Amino acid sequence: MIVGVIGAGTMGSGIAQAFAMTEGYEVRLCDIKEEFAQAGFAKIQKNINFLVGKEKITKEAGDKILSKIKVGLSNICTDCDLVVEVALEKMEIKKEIFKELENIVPKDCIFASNTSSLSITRISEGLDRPVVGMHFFNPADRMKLVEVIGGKNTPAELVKKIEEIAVEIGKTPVQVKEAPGFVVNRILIPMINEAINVWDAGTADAEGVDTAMVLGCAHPMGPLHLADLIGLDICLAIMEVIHNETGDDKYIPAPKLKELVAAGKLGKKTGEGIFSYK
Ligand SMILES: NC(=O)c1ccc[n+]([C@@H]2O[C@H](COP(=O)([O-])OP(=O)(O)OC[C@H]3O[C@@H](n4cnc5c(N)ncnc54)[C@H](O)[C@@H]3O)[C@@H](O)[C@H]2O)c1
Repeated sequence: MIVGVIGAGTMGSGIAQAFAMTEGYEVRLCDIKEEFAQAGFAKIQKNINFLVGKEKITKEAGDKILSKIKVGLSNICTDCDLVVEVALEKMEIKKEIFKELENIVPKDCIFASNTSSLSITRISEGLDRPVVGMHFFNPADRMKLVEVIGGKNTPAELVKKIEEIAVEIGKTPVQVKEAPGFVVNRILIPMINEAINVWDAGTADAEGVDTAMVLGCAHPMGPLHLADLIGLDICLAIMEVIHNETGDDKYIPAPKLKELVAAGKLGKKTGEGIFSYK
């Protein structure tokens, strides 16, 4: 199966790696600029070198995985059986990407979106085929969960097909109904938002908030470090979707989260967020 991954950022590179590491899968890793797609590929190279260094895989196996990934713009997706859209969490961008792909990919190519919170039904409006949600978790090459979401027009067979593909690439699918934030982000992102409010109120410093949640709730990582790992822009976008869709003010994004995003401090990917990575 040939899989087009559209967007080679934090998630796109991990998703591309997960597919390329599976026998029988090839990947077309795409972005809006060739150099962005190359940067995504460089991240995969680094991960593969790490696995080779740790003797988890042989050098030959590593080279084979990398050779299965072709890098470029979305016009290299002409032979794809499946495309997974992994661009920004903005409805218009996702719709535009699929509209453009209609004229590039084969007629029977499956459209899947890695959206964290947006309506699959609305993404598919105006397209010549249904869309299915295939929601991976960060880091996508290692995290086992894939939420599989059907929109109003997504055939049950398509949901089933994506579940099968998820299993093939070593993931555990969970079928989820269309709802703002689905399951994980509806619970996780408001918790992260509240952790930011608690930190901003000075109840504890950032390390204190995280240590409290790691030791007090047995979370593997504190919510503030997790926010930086996810990307603060992504956390904000998800919070806004949940707030807009539910109309419930308990989901108002934390002012401090908005302030950090406006300052371009997006977390680990920009070298600075709640914590500094420089
Ligand atoms: N970060 C997470 O933990 C996480 C987890 C699950 C799902 N998601 C979702 O995955 C998607 C991507 O998130 P991310 O964290 O990888 O973001 P990111 O900012 O790291 O990467 C997004 C990439 O998409 C590219 N892009 C933007 N417009 C494009 C277009 N028109 N065509 C092709 N590429 C385009 C950007 O250049 C960038 O490289 C979002 O919808 C997000 O909600 C994120």
